[in-house]
Amino acid sequence: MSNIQVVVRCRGRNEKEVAAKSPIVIDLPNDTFSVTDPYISINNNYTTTSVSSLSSAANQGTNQSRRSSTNASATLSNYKTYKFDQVYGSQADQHLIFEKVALPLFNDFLGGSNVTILAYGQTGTGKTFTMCSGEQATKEVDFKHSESAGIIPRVLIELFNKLESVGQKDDYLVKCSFLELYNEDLRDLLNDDEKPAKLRIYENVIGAGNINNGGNSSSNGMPASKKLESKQKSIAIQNLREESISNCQDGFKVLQRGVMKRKTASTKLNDVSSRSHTIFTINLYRSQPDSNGSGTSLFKVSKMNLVDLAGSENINRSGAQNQRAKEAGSINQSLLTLGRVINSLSEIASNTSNSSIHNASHIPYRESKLTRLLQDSIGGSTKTTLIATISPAKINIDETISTLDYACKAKNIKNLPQSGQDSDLVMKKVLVKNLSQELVKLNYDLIASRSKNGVWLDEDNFKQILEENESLKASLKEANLSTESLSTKIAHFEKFKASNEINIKNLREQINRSTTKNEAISKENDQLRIDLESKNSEIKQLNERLVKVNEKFNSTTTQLAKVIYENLDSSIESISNILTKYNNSANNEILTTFDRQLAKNIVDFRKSVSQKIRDINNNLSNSLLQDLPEFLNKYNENYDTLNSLVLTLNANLCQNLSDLKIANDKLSGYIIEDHLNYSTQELLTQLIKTKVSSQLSNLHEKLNQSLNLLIQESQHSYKQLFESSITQISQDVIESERNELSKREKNWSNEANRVFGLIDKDLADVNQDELNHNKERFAALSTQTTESFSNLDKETTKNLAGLGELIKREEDPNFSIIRSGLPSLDEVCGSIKQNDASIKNTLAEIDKNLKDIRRFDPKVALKSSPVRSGRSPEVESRRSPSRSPSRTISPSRTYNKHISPTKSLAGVKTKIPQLQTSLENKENQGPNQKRRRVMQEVENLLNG
Ligand SMILES: Nc1ncnc2c1ncn2[C@@H]1O[C@H](COP(=O)(O)OP(=O)(O)OP(=O)(O)O)[C@@H](O)[C@H]1O
Repeated sequence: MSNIQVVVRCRGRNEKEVAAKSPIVIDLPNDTFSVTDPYISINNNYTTTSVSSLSSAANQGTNQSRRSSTNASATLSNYKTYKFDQVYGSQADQHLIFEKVALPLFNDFLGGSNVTILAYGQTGTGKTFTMCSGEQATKEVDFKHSESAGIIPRVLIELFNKLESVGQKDDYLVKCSFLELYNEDLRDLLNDDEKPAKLRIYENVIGAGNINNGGNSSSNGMPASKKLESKQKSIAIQNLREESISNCQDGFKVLQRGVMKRKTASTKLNDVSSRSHTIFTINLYRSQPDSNGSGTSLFKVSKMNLVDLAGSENINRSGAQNQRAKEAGSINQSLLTLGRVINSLSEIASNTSNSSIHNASHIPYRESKLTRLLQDSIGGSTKTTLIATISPAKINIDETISTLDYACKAKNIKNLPQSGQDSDLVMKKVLVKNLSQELVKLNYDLIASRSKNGVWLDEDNFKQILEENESLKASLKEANLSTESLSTKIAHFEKFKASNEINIKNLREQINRSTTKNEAISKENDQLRIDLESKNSEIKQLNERLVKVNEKFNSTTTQLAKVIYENLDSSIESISNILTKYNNSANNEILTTFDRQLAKNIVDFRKSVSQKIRDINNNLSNSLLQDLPEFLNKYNENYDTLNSLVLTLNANLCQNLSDLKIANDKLSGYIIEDHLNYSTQELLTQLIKTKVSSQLSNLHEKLNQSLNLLIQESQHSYKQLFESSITQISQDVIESERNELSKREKNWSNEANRVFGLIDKDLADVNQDELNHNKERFAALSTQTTESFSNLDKETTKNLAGLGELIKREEDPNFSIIRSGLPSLDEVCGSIKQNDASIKNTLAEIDKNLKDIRRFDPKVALKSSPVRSGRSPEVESRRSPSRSPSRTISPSRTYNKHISPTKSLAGVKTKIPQLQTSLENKENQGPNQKRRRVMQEVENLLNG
């Protein structure tokens, strides 16, 4: 029976602790190694809590550790001192640890004992450094030549050195297993299967003669063959893989594989913190000499458990959260259980100092997998050494004290390790069988491949390879399809690229062309801008010229209107003059002449009558018949004069029209030649031309309208004035003349009746033939007069025809162009109408005179003869028309001399009324009536 060896290793301060300027609170007798004085003192003044949570948990129900601490404490009250088996300081290297701590156990291990080395301590204090290596596990480490190589690699090196140094005298077998306990789950760190078989802890009865149960379980158990009677149980792990190693390098590879699979994480206190508990186990099978001569080869089985516990940590200090906190909780939980186990074992050891076998039922091994795994190592049958790693820094003092408390308690635990002679023995055939199974499994392919020239595989592997091959074929097919698809796409993209390149080329050419065009357009724009500016200036000049033209046009229009007004005035004045002349000169002259002639005739007639009275027959007839043709000639002359006046009037009208036409032509010429010639720039300023034209047209139209309106109004007013004045004058004159003539006619009629009565009475013998002759002459005179009227009618008809033609031309749209600026038809018609009215008046006068002439009855005249009345000449002279100028037409101044007055007068008396009636009828039905009708129609047209 032996106590667990407890060794403390205190590292130096790390960079964080130095940076934190945390002082060293650990006092060691030697910074390297101390065996004679294995004490550790801690300055209690630095402690924040008297006992850490872990240590308090571990100390539940016992004061042993406290007592032991007390026993180990130094004299200084402020210092807490611990005594251990060995104490290593910061200067203790890996080799020293191996030599002083591991090598003794290793030797036991070689001797066939089961040994355990446990590393326990706060996180970041060097457990993994001590057990495995200071090198990073991510790279392949040459442990053989590494100073930082820990206990495990050094054990492996030493193991094979020893085994190989023994030579071939002993047969041996070395197997390794590597497992981890993470969050209460066991993981085989050497099993690379995706779904490895679940590891299961079970108790193996030591001495049953089984080792590894076919290789699938590892036994920490006690010797089976020799001490079956002891019935001790060992802990075995089902399905844990063990790998045989034949040299240390193989062992390094196994170690490296496991370390790389181990759960690590970066924490506040350690960059690569182990988050799981690991157990690296080396199983050594060494052949034993056949001492009893049975011929049965036996192999001694020893086991070396190298345990790297996860670091205890204060979660509050480590700042672990989430997964890290869960890990820490699990770690702490398992360590708490381990502490209770240690306490229990420590108390049992204190109470039963000589007890050789613990009552396992009182030890809480089953409370965690960790304690179950370590059941053989702590309080079991193995030689165990606990290496407690601590930090010297003040900031970790609580955890350090806790660790040391544990270590002290563990130091009290007593194990009952078997000696080398008590180790398990395994028959060689069993071992070989197990090894053969493993070899068969591992070398199937090799055996198959070497048995033929070609490649030879076992069926499972072949099937697997076939499946892989099929999978690869399918993948290849898919890849080919994908390649084809990609090739098609590439070809498509190549085409697309080619077309795109063509398009790009075309687009570039278009861009170039567009650029060239743009440049040209820019140049054109610049030029156009310059042209526009010049055109604007030209437009400005044109506008100025247009303004001037407009001013000139306005002035010209004003002048034109003035000319037109002047012409109109002159025309009206001319017409008025003509009419005045006609009225005053022609008509009055005619009338005056007529009156004078009439008066003369009357005087002559009176003389003649006197003469006739005196000469009864000769003078009256001659006077009457000789003077009538002369009167008619006069009438004809007057008519001719009147006709010539009408022609003159027409000529004047034509002249006026011509003048107006010339004025219009001048205006048109001015517009076309002068005004429109300014529009030579119209190709460039079509809009201006249109505007000017439209404005000119509108202006022209407005001017025409205003002129027409003015002329119409003037015409209308003049017409009304003229008509009213003429009508009034004519009516007045006619009325006065009619009244006068009526009076004279009455007188003359009375006188004539009296003369004719005297003639009838006195000249009964007037020759009838002469009278007839006079009658014929008078008829001829009437016929001639009728012809004259007919000619006048024709002339009037001709004029009316011209007027109709004028009306037609008026209606002709082409004439409207010429008419613009000319006197309107109303004006012309008004003039004609005025002329016609004057003619009408003149004709009326003539008609009236003719009526008077026609009414002349020589018989009546003769009846009123003073000779027959017997009245004195003075009385007759008072009653005679000669008292005042009479316009009564004298039928004749003398009678034809060869006609007998008596005879002639008798015929005249009977025939003249008939002739008079006939003339009146002719007058009513003749050209005058037609003329009046036509004039009436013309007037209707003008008014309509
Ligand atoms: N004695 C020592 N000498 C030199 N360096 C050391 C020593 N002990 C530990 N270290 C260094 O301290 C760091 C932490 O050590 P390590 O990882 O072994 O601690 P740990 O106790 O295993 O921590 P955890 O429990 O978190 O895994 C490592 O970088 C290691 O190299």
